[in-house]
Amino acid sequence: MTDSTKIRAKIGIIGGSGLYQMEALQDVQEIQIETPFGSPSDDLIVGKLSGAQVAFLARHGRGHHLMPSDIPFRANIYALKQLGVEYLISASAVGSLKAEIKPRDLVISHQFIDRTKHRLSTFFGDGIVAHIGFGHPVCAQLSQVLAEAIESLDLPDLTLHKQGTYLCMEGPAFSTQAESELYRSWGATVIGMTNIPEAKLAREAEIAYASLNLVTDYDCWHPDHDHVSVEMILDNLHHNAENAQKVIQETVGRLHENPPVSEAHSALKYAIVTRPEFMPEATRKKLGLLVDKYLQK
Ligand SMILES: CSC[C@H]1O[C@H](OP(=O)(O)O)[C@H](O)[C@@H]1O
Ligand SMILES: Nc1ncnc2[nH]cnc12
Repeated sequence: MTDSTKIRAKIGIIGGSGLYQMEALQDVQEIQIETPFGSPSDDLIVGKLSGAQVAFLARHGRGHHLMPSDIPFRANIYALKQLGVEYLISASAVGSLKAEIKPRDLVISHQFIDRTKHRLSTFFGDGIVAHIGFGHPVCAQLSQVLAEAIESLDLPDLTLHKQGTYLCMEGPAFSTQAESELYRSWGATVIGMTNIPEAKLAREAEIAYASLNLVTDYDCWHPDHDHVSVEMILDNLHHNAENAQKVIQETVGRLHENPPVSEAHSALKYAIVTRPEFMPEATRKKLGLLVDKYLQK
């Protein structure tokens, strides 16, 4: 284990189901980080990838022991912020809600619908109030870098959908057929259980966020396909794992060479409502990493 205080990484990667490590990472250090919001899902793995210093975190833990509702999303994002992460690539397995989006395709989601019920999706409260803008919930520039990286790789048999609406459900049970049809009628593209808290917290932490979705199934609405199961998801992820690693590696290289300007990096500028003299000292201290830059004269 390494002392975390000196280690920095500008690019973060969160790996979801089936993506528990980055194989090409070099000079790897495993870091145990504590945050004011508790411990993250696992140790952070920091190392060099495509010339950049990156921090990798397995969202469910490396042994996949955390259910979506039990993932410490606040600690995860705060820990990445503590390391200096400014760009975050989040990889997730998703079900498809549209016929033309097939298992093993990739989707870069640009919108979300929140159907979660038991998640803590804000750092604020305890006397400090902030309302971030979330109309465009991902960073368009980072998503563009991701799309260009995928296209440049020209991977055989890989179809990319550059936009999509990710419906985030609570889980852990998969949807009923009636729910799946309802989400289709809402125009949702893919379904998963993890991206909403992450995207909101990343925005509050002024980290640019992009959502890379690996399609694994047709959920339970498609008349010609079996209903989703963990076996089906893992089988398709297994086939896509190599592509996912290559895509992330290429994206990191491009980000390192040419880090884009992102509105996410100033998301809190006009979001904090509480007057500084009314802020409880303990909360201000807890949120210092996020708010201090806007409170100091
Ligand atoms: C293992 S099947 C369901 C599980 O897979 C997805 O995880 P992630 O978003 O972390 O890739 C989905 O959201 C569920 O958590
Ligand atoms: N059909 C589905 N529903 C929810 N999360 C998923 N992750 C992968 N496939 C899924």
